[in-house]
Amino acid sequence: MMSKFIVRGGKRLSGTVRVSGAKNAVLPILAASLLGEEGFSVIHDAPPLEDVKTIHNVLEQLGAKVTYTNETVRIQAEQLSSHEAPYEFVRKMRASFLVMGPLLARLGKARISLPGGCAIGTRPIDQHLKGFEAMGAEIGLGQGYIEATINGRLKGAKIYLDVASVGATENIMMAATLAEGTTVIENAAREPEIVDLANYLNKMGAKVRGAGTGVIRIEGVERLHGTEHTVIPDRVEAGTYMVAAAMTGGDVYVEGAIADHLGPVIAKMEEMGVTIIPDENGLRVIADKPLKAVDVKTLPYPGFPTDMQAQMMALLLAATGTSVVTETVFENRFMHVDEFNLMNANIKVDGRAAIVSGSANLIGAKVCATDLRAGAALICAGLVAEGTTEVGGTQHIDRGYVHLAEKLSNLGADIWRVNAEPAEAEESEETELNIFNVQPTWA
Ligand SMILES: CC(=O)N[C@H]1[C@@H](OP(=O)(O)OP(=O)(O)OC[C@H]2O[C@@H](n3ccc(=O)[nH]c3=O)[C@H](O)[C@@H]2O)O[C@H](CO)[C@@H](O)[C@@H]1O
Ligand SMILES: C=C(OP(=O)(O)O)C(=O)O
Repeated sequence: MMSKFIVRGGKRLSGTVRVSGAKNAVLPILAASLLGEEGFSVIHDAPPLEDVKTIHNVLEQLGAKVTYTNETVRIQAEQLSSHEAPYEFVRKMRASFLVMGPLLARLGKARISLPGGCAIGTRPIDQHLKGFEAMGAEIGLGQGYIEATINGRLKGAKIYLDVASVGATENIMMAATLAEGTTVIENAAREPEIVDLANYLNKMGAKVRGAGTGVIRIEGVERLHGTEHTVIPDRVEAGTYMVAAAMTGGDVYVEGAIADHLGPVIAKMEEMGVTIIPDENGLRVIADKPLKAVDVKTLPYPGFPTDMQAQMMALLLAATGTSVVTETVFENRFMHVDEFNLMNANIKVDGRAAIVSGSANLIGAKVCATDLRAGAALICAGLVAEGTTEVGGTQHIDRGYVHLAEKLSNLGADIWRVNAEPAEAEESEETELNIFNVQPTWA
């Protein structure tokens, strides 16, 4: 028996839920810590997630000294002993590829396992590599690894991204901090996580300007040092609880949510008839009217986030009327549709669009999380389905949601988690180890 979440539908959510630090901000920030040649970094609000554990392992494998206690990571990267991120890590989490820029900048070489595709699409890395090449790196491919080397120092360059890739913008931005001269990234991604990374880099002594706009300028410096930083709250986690609240006709305060980062999610939910009241510490979601169908199209920030598409689709199932959801960021991010349909939903996919029939009479079923957000969306659907929903594929959900069942239970949901039976738990002991309570060994 594998782990699964069990949800019994029909409970209205109310109360307060606190948002954790952003997964997609902490991962590049931890990778960027490799750039610190002097001192150490202290990163607060690093969420206890599987992905954080993976990047922790990657950094240690590269020779950094890392400890994690009470959602705070301390990293000392004065001496690096390896330039290789092996398959076992990159396989678990594509974002491991984000160490490539820092390694090239620090050591002049990097050898990273090819990330490959995943359930949501092929996900090429050509834009990352194009950036490194423009900065003088030689890129080779061998035995499933990408190898990049540079003779001397990386050189500042003008790089136009064909797609406003979040990962490519971050990887190039990190590499450019230690390059000779100025790098300009055009058609840069503008996500809040990029701004958080730039703020962190600047505190380390970098000169990054324009993060959050389509043009980022990085003036290279000689060296960077460790610093202290608090990660921004997770806008996707916040959005997921907003959806969960609205689905159940609830009244929930999402503490820590930054309304500015959630513009399109708030706009679409308001269009559906949900009341959202932001204040300086978070936002309140009140759903006391019937929900209306709306069309949604995912786009790079500040458009509607692809990481909220599946959850939004769950919400549209509860609306009156037919909605069209168009996915433009990833070519294959509709794996949740078949699972929703197992729950008696009526959704049809036509290319990049999904036609969602509202007023669904959802019925609990055994379903599987095909990726992280699909998992969250299925749990949202389970909150209003008749009877019991069992959501498997918890390893995907654990990558990105801190204490999901506990947080939803505290809001009144009837949800719990069933873990692997002892024999299986023993087999997977290594991955089950809790690194999150280790005491600092070198502070
Ligand atoms: C760890 C992290 O932050 N993950 C987020 C990041 O992923 P990630 O950084 O991988 O996503 P990208 O922004 O790079 O990808 C966006 C699109 O660009 C394409 N592409 C990307 C790079 C490249 O070199 N060539 C190329 O064609 C991808 O296939 C995809 O279709 O942004 C995505 C888009 O908001 C989110 O869904 C992920 O949650
Ligand atoms: C797609 C996601 O993450 P990743 O890029 O790490 O796969 C996500 O956070 O929804």
